[in-house]
Amino acid sequence: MSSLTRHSVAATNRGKRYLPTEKNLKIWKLDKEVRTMLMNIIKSCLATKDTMGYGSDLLGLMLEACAAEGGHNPILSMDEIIDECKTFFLAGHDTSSHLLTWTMFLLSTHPEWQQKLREEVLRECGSEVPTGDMLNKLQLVNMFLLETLRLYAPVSLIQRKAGSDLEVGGIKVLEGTVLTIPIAMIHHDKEVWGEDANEFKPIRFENGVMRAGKHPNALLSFSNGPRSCIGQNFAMIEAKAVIIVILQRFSFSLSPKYVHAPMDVITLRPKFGLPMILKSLEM
Ligand code: HEM
Repeated sequence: MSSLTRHSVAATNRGKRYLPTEKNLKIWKLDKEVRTMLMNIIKSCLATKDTMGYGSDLLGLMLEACAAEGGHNPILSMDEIIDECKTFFLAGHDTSSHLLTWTMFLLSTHPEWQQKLREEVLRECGSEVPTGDMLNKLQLVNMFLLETLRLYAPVSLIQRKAGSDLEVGGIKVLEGTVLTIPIAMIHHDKEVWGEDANEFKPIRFENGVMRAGKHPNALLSFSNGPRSCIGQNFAMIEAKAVIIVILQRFSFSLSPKYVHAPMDVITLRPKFGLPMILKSLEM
């Protein structure tokens, strides 16, 4: 294909997003709904700011930062605030929920680990709601979550566009080239993790994340470098807190209806859901 043809195909593809196709109409409608919903939350936040302040959540902090400028030349426009809310919601919601899903799956398929984790949780937290200190002591829970993130990385690939001509591992990469980093493949690579790469072995993380694989940055679930996941610590705390309260209250196993069909739709999820059987431990 000539360079001119390639450019006109690219331009046509880019132009398509402005055409009122069925798909675009649906996207625009959903975008409007999300924007209206967020705008309403922002309006109610602004309406109560004199009596209740902006609040200490992300939205409150963004609104406060803009107000500090006296409303003149705000650091973020309203559209940018809405976009930030959308990014955090989309980046933080499905990823975290699928980490919990696969953790529940692996706890169900490895009942001996479920028991070990429950013993650790009951030893460190009893039946209390866990504090930050308690969370830090839960080594087995931490290792279990890391192994879940390795085998079932919620984000299975990321991409980067070369900002200039460069060389990666001896290969010349031209400016504008899109590079794919296949996280899931790297996480199952025997050269990186050893012969047992495909096995479930939380114990590989017993000396920390950096020593688990043959490369210190082998675990890429939250990516790496300046654009790595900004919510990774929060995500781990959240996942631990949820798993703890479940382990304190229930024992569980997979329902016979479960069909193992991981499906990658931006995030990795079980195609037919995760039907489970829960038994209360309070009997
Ligand atoms: C298990 C949970 C999570 C996983 C596996 C995950 C994974 C990732 C990955 C792989 C990236 C890099 C994307 C890329 O480079 O293309 C990323 C970026 C990001 N994540 Fe997460 N994430 C999780 C939870 C969260 C949470 C809870 C939040 C917010 C509260 C969050 C907010 C973000 C944001 C804002 C970015 C973009 C950072 C930037 O571009 O500078 N993530 N995440």
